[in-house]
Amino acid sequence: MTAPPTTQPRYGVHSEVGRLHSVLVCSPGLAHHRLTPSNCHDLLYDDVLWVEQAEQHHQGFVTLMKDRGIEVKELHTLLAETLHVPEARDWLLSRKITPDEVGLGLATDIREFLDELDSATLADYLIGGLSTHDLPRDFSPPGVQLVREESGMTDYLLPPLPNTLFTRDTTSWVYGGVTLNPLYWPARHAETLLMKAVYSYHPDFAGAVRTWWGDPEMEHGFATLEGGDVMPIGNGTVVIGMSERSSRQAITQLAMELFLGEGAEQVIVAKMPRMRAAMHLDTVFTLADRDVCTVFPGIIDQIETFTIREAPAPTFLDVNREDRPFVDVVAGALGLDHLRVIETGGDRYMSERQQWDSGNNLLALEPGVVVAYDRNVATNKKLRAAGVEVLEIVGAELGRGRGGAHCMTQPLLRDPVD
Ligand SMILES: NC(=O)NCCC[C@H](N)C(=O)O
Repeated sequence: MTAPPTTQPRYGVHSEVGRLHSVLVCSPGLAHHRLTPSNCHDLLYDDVLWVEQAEQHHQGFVTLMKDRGIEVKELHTLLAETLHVPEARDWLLSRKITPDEVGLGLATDIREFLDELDSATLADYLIGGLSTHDLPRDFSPPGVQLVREESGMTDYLLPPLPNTLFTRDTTSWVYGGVTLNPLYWPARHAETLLMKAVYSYHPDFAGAVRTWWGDPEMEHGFATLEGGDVMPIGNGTVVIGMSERSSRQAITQLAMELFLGEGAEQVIVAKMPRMRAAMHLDTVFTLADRDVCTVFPGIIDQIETFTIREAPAPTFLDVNREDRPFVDVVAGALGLDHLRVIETGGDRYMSERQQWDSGNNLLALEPGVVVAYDRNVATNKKLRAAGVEVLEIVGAELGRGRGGAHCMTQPLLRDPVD
C-alpha cells in the first residue's frame, strides 16, 4: 500500500551513480562485541571481528564521504534522536517488549528497566542487543532469574543486530519513496522495525517519507526483499535481483506499487542462483560510471533476465523473458549501446576470493568515482585502467560480515545521471 507523504519529501534516489548527497550508515559497535565463534554463523557473519579496528576503518569510510561534501547519517545517532520523541519511544518499546519477544512475566520488568535509560543507551541496546549480563546485579525479578538459570547467562532479551552495518538491505530508497523490507533470515527480521520508527518519527523524516511497499508490522509470508538486490538505475527503471533473499512474491508487489504510484515504468528482474557468496545482486554487479559496471562473470553469466511493465487488468503485470544477456538489458534501459564490463580481477582462484571479499560491491560517489575495499587489488587495478577513480577503504575487519561499500550504505539523496 502506497503511503503518500504529508510534507515535501527531502530525500530520493534517482540513479546508482549520480552525485551522492546524503547517505545512511551504521557504525560497528555493541552488536559486534556480541559476536562469538559459536554464534556468528547464526548471526550471518563468517567470523568474529576485531571490533576496535572495524570501528576505525568504518570511521575512515565515513570521513572519506564527509570530506567530499556528503551528508552521512549514522543509525545509532538517528535512533537515539528518534527515541527523544516520547511518542516514538513508546511506539517502539511497546512493539519490541512483548511476551512473544522477551517472555511473559518479564515484559513489564524489562520495559521498566528500559524506560529509565537515556536515549543513546537505549538505542545501543536496541541495535546491540540486551543480554541478562547487562541488567544490574540487584535487578532480579523472578522472570529474569528463570532466564539466567535456563540459559547459563547467555540468552538475549533483545537480539543483537550486527547486520545493521549493512544499511543497504533493510530499507531501499527507490526514486521518491522507500521500501521497508521484510528480510529473509530471522537474524535480520528485527532491523526493519527500527527503521520504521526512524522514518515515522525522526524530525528529519516524519511526514516526508513515501512508503512504496513493506511493513514490519505485517506478516509478508514468502514475500521477502533485501536492498542489496534493489537498484534504481535511472530512466524510470529499477533493477531487482531475484536471489536467495528477494522473492518473486515481493518483487511483483513492489513493481505493482511503483507502477500505480508512477514511481517507475519498468522493473528488470535478474534471476540469480541461490548461494551465500552471491546472496544479493550487488555482490556480483554494481555500476561504477554512466557506462561502466563491474561483474563477477561466474554468476552474472547464469542470470536469467525478465522485464516487468504495467498491464491492464486482470493480469496487471506484463512479464517478458529477455533473450539478451543481463548486462545488455541494463545498458538498453540506460539508453546505451553497451556497458563497459570490468570483471573481477585475478586468475580463477583470486577472482573467486575477490568476489567473496566484496570486490564487485562498489559505492559510486559520483559518476566514475567509487569506494572499494583495499584488499581487492586486482579488481581495483582493472577499474583504474578503465578510467574509474577508486577510493580505497580498509576491508580486513568490515568484510567479515560479507559486504562492502555498497552494502554498508543506504543512499538517501542521489541525483539522476546527467
Ligand atoms: N547487500 C549486501 O550484500 N549485504 C551484505 C549483507 C551481509 C549480511 N551478513 C547478511 O548475510 O545479510
